Amino acid sequence: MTGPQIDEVTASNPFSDSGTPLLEFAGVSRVFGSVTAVKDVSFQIAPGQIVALVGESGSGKTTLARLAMRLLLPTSGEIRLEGEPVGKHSQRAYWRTVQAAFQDPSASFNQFYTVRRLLRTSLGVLDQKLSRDELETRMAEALTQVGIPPAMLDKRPHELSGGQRQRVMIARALMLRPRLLVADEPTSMLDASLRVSLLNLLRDLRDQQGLSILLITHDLGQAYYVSDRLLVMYRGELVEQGETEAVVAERRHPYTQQLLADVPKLH
Ligand SMILES: Nc1ncnc2c1ncn2[C@@H]1O[C@H](COP(=O)(O)OP(=O)(O)OP(=O)(O)O)[C@@H](O)[C@H]1O
Repeated sequence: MTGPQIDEVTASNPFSDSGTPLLEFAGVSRVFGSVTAVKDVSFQIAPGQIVALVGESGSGKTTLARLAMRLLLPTSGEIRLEGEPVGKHSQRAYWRTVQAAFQDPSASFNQFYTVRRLLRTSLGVLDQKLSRDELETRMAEALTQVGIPPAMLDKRPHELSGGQRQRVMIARALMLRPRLLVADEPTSMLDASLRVSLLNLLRDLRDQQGLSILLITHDLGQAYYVSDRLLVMYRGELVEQGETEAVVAERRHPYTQQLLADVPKLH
């Protein structure tokens, strides 16, 4: 499947000035031994756009997320960030533009660290030139963006709720002021009401700051709720992509039809 034209991706998007996609996959495949986890995948993410990737377990979503984070390189095809092949960016420079929040925040938090230390440590790894004041400003700014009061800076992870931990995880990513956030199943540890509030947070980040988001989920209902564009992945291939409303309305591929049948609330 070929990717959408740039005009289509950036039309009526206030955050897109140059017309260059923020992230672009062009015919990307990734092979592990005899398994082709991602097969000939092409898509684009424009500035200020939420793109959801849905697919069942084992369809290749996490491999695609790791490629988008530059944690893996493609076996073939090319990934471009702001028009430049990913290989031209150092990992450090890449992570200033693309940040991630992965599924289970408790696994990535050191239980003995305060929120302040967690945030400071992750920022320090990438950007050691910040002054103490600048560091404090960025921490407060990132926590405000995700709706966590700065008083939480002195708490430890076990003193936070699941929803707060997930927000701190997103704040940690936002401190680097990325242009793209890769969120892999960010709501998987949350109950239904917190799920909606986290999706609303993602939407606010897009609307207020023009953040682009690649949201990875097995839940089509969530993807439908929050995304501008939808990618449907099945056995390593993108079997559908387009504007979310159109993909859901047309449901061309049998797998999309099956996914929709499993989400009665959407109808
Ligand atoms: N490092 C690896 N080595 C070997 N095989 C791998 C590796 N990573 C992924 N795979 C294989 O690639 C395929 C896709 O896996 P992937 O984790 O990307 O799927 P997924 O859609 O994210 O699944 P889930 O939702 O269960 O995490 C699977 O068959 C998996 O076993």
